[in-house]
Amino acid sequence: MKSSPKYGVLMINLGTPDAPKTPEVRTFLREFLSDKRVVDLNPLIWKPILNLIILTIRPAKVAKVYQQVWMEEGSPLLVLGNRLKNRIAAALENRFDHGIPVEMAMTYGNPSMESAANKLRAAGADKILVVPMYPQFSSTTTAAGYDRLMSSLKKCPHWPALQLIQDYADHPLYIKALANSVRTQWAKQGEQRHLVLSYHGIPKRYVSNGDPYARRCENTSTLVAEALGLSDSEWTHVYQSRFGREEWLKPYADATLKSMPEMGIKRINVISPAFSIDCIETLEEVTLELGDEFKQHGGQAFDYIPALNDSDDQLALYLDLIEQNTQQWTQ
Ligand SMILES: C=CC1=C(C)c2cc3[nH]c(cc4nc(cc5[nH]c(cc1n2)c(C)c5CCC(=O)O)C(CCC(=O)O)=C4C)c(C)c3C=C
Ligand SMILES: [Fe+2]
Ligand SMILES: [Fe+2]
Repeated sequence: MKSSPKYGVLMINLGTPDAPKTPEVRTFLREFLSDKRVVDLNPLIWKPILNLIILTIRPAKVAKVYQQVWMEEGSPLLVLGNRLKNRIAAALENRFDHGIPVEMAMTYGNPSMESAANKLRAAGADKILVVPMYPQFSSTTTAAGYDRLMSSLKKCPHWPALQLIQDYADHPLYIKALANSVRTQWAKQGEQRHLVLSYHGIPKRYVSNGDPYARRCENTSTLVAEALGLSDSEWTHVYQSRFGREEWLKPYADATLKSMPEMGIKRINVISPAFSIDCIETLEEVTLELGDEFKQHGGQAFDYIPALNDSDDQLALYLDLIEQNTQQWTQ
């Protein structure tokens, strides 16, 4: 009898606290900020700073921010990510005779890589396609997720075949989806505004050491501007979410936005292409913090364009990524 192939899809994202409360945020930040992929400082220097300063002060502050954006069903990153996962699973339900099981796992916190990989194995998947929910590869995010996945399989006696997607920064459906979102926003507000593309930053040193993240972000911005037919003066590329004292990728979002009104750019839209799913960084840091700063410095209109989340365009993009990267399994 011909045995049918058993495929599975594992979508991976960063992670989020289990609750918007100080102890849960501390647990999440401890795990996240202890990863050498994220903070590569000498542990003899970093551990005391992390334990004595950051994990003492930051969790209570950040818990308040999570409370501002928390949804009835949980953290936006998890809730909106699950909605996308469910749409993808429904679309793949009729593939082969048994469908293709889909799980989402977080590098830090829950659902863990181990639990998601076990669920896929229990569903019979022996070939797993891993889809990073990070459009632009970075060692701090994508590679950190892959590290965790490999460690989670350490105890697995029968290793599944793995196919790892690097990123999709220049995928035509991703660029089209971002451009569509911008056009939809312009139509809704009845005006085209200066477009700010704001990416989560990383320390500049990581890029100097070979992390391709900045180049991949630039690829995305250039292609989106091209798709929208924007001239150089109609868009700006910046990095947000600086953390710690060392130099991060520039231009910095806050400094750039503060200086825009006096240069005559008073009405803007901000899109954050590095976030496939809205989360604390987009819903609070961009929408509220950057928006307030821009207005305090003379800005007249500021609107954030939501992440692609579980939109039809995002669904089409992920289905295409899955289709393209499993072709060799179905031939
Ligand atoms: C400490 C250094 C950090 C690096 C490097 C970094 C890179 C990076 N992060 C994302 C995506 C997300 N980051 C999120 C939250 C977040 N990020 C950092 C720090 C670094 N990120 C912290 C400390 C936090 C927690 C919040 C805070 O304390 O300010 C999230 C959201 C999680 C959520 O629950 O909503 C995402 C997503 C990318 C894409 C990236 C580099 C490419
Ligand atoms: Fe981050
Ligand atoms: Fe932040």
